[in-house]
Amino acid sequence: MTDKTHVAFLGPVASYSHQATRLAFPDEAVNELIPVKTIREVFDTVQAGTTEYGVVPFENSTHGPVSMTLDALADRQDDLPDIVVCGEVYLGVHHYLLGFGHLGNVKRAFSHPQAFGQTTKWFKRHLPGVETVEVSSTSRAAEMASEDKTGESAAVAGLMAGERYGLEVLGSKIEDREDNTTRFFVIRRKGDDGEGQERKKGDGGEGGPKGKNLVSFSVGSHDEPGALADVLGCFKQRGLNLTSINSVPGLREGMRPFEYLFFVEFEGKEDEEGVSGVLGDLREKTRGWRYLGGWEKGRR
Ligand SMILES: O=C(O)C(=O)Cc1ccccc1
Repeated sequence: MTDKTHVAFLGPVASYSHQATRLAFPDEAVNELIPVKTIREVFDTVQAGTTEYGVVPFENSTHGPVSMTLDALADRQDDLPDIVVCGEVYLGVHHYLLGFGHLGNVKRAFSHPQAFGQTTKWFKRHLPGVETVEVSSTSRAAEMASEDKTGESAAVAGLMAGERYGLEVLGSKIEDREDNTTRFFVIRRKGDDGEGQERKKGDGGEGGPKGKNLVSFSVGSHDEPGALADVLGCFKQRGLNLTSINSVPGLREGMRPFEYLFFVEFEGKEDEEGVSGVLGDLREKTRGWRYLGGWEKGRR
């Protein structure tokens, strides 16, 4: 490996994750962007220290949360203990149907499940009943479509992937909503500093860029009314604005089916009193919790 800053992303090259990674780490002279095969592998290479950073899709404005990322953040096997979020990037996402020849010849479409979830209307109208095959990323889908020269296979992916894998455009801007946007997280190991990334530190003063934080927690009892409301009330009491809430099946030892791990994002800077205060509240009011990082709010 080189002495550059290494950044892992969901490949192969020309995925949306690749585009988001280029936005977060634009300087090619100091950053080496490394494609890996799965979102989980992005987390694993950062945890292992093989790469200093990783970029993962977190949520889409049309189709919602990215389950593979939430699953990794849940860290149910306790093998990603040092992962924290240290940045976010918004990427406007325009999808294309890419293949060879004519739309009428397409028998199957490959893509990432998120991309299918963002193009349902177009498929219903233009390719009803066509087989949809979920693969690890949109760029992998484009690569697979390019290997079938019959014109029966197509991919939902971005223009960059179409160009990279020599595909023709059979459908343009096929996303359900034109404001379709994906938010990506930049992850790193806890305690490692932010060197190498083009992140401007906030001035910490009045009017400076706002901070965001992510925590995960489980509540003491799923049978008592108000267990979750009590925890959320702590944020309200300290005047901390919540910006997202997600949940996944807990599946940890001692947890039963339909008991959840919650993820809450809230505004505030890591060094603010309210933020450290609410982390103290979580210590008291939850069954278990984890601080998953703080970062400067990204531009949409
Ligand atoms: O498959 C990709 O290109 C990714 O980076 C995941 C994804 C898929 C669809 C929209 C945004 C991100």
